[in-house]
Amino acid sequence: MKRSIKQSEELIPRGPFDSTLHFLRRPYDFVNTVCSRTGGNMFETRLLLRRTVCLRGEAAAEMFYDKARMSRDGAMPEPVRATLTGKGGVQGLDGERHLRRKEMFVSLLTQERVEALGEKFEKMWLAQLPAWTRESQVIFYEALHPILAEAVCDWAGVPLPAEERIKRTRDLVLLFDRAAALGLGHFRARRARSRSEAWLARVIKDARDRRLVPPAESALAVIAAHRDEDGALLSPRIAAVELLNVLRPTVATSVYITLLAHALHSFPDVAPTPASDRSELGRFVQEVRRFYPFFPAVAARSRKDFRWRNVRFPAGRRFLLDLHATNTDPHLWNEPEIVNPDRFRKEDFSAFALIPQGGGDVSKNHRCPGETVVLEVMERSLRMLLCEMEYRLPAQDLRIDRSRMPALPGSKIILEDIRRSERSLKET
Ligand code: HEM
Repeated sequence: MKRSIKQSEELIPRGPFDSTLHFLRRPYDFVNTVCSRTGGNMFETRLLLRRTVCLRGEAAAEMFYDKARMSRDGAMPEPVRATLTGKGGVQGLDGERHLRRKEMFVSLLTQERVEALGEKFEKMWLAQLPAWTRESQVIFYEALHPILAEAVCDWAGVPLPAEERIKRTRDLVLLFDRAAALGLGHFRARRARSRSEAWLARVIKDARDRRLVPPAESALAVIAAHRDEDGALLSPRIAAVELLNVLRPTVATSVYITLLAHALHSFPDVAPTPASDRSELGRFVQEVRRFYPFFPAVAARSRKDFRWRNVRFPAGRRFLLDLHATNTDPHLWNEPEIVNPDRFRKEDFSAFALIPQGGGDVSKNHRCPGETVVLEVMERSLRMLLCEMEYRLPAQDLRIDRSRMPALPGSKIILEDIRRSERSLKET
């Protein structure tokens, strides 16, 4: 028996001994680079010295999301949990505990509530537009942060007093923008998490003690009242982690909106126009989510020995599924390197093919519950850029920096000569 395990383990090609630095330098290209050297869609290496099987592709994604095989408990590396996701939240839960916590997120994000968030976001963008028209230049990525932070806090029932707006927004941005930075940047993200959790733990206590009465359907009210399967309320710190799981990624949608503006400028032949209908806008949004890198990979740990593709894996092995490599896998996508929104005229993609926000079934597995929010906010942003404002992109660095996580154009999209569009002024 032992012999067969050894033999089958030898079927996995070995990558470099420890790939932490290689991964951090080229997070979106690392798995593809090693796979093209070793052949196939799977290899083993070490990340932060821990043995890790790296995977890409639809079949690998399906295997990765099999809950009988995989656990999430402690799977993400500590630096990610200390900044981006926090500790004790839904991302690291398994089984019944995960399902119950996940249900809470899904219940917060009904179609009606998602539209309400989209409306707030659009209103705040329009309110900000006159200030942009007075600036000689606006760095679009940075200008989106206060709009998204104010919209999502208001929607979630979280008070954001004027004197705290700048620092709370800056901390929310540090959590996703500097989580993967090396040195001081990463340290700043850790500090931002401590401050943000302390702030929101106080807000949770205020809601429980009725010093604050948020609307019943708001994220704050629902998370403050949530009970795990043992009947206990979440501790204020864990409730704060879950509230941050709503606020932080909504502000992170600024990355996708910046990439939308990049795509509009870079691929005019396939970009929608002010006359485009909703389904055309939707296809462009999907293609941007497929084509551009954002969240590089997700991690899990095998809960038992199992065999897959003739390879036997031991319990406790870490697995890393490359999301971007799957979204651009030539076995799945025709000419994946070409921006072609029309590929989304076909509607029967499996739940493991387009996975920029994870794969599988959202209510049963760890797939992101915020996809509807992202689609809503991106579609509205596209309409704003096409129909509500006019602007120019001056000469700037438009190259996507793939060594950065999240990847962004070098200049983060500089806009000039911003004006309210004539057409929209006539309509109002
Ligand atoms: C900004 C764009 C976003 C990206 C790229 C993104 C990406 C992801 C990814 C890759 C995962 C992990 C999936 C897995 O572990 O299998 C995830 C999980 C999650 N996301 Fe998002 N997300 C985004 C926006 C949002 C929004 C707007 C929300 C909430 C309003 C949200 C809430 C969550 C939560 C709560 C989880 C944990 C789910 C679980 O473990 O069951 N995300 N997201």
